[in-house]
Amino acid sequence: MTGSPLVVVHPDATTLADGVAARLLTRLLDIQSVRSPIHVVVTGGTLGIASLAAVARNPLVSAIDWSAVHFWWGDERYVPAGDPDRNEGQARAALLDFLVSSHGLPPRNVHVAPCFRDTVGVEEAALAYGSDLNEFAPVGGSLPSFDVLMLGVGPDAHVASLFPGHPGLSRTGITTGIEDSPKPPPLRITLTLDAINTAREVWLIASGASKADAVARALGSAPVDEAPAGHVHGTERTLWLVDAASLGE
Ligand SMILES: O=C(O)[C@H](O)[C@@H](O)[C@H](O)[C@H](O)COP(=O)(O)O
Repeated sequence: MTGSPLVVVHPDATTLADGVAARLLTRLLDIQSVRSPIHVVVTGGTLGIASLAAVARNPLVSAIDWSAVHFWWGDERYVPAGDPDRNEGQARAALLDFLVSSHGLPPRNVHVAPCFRDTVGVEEAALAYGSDLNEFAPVGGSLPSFDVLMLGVGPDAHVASLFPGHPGLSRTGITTGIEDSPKPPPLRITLTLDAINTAREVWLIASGASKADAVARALGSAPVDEAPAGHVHGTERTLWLVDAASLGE
């Protein structure tokens, strides 16, 4: 990582979601002026989805060449296709369907993790998602070059599906299956910490007083087993995009 994380405070959750959206669109424009394609990793969770909905509302949405943008997920709930808990479905409803129908995002650029099938275990499904990621890796690499990787932060300081004190935290490789997630649903597929930390920019987003302890622990250098959120970082930049309440203000 280059330097300490930058903490950007917004007054409330709505402004924060709009700020994340504006920042993402501006970042995509900046990148598209120098390189292509772009790989963006989106997150589930309330604020993650609210931020995607804010992208759809932002007039800059029409300035991006969406045909050259790829979407991935940092984690996915391993539930059947169409289950309302699936991060994919929520992201499609908030933004991705609109980008496909009105802004030229090719459906093939939306790279989902597998849906639950009772013949496929969660670890096998996680490996299949890892293979998809691998196909978009530059020569010699194992993952796409993630330009922006967004992560919600849980009240226990988890990110993606990497929970405090959970064995998933120390797994190596690109992806792993989680069988007993403390946050429902229990079965999940997640990028590993190592995989997250290959991203150029990691953006952690948090809002509300219920996140204040988690944010304080993560920014206060608590060990990884207590605050996984404090142990993710971009190779170029790490941003904490938060509202005042999540800083205890
Ligand atoms: O699929 C998920 O559940 C997530 O990706 C998870 O890591 C989420 O981002 C955080 O738990 C924050 O979620 P909230 O914003 O809803 O608190």
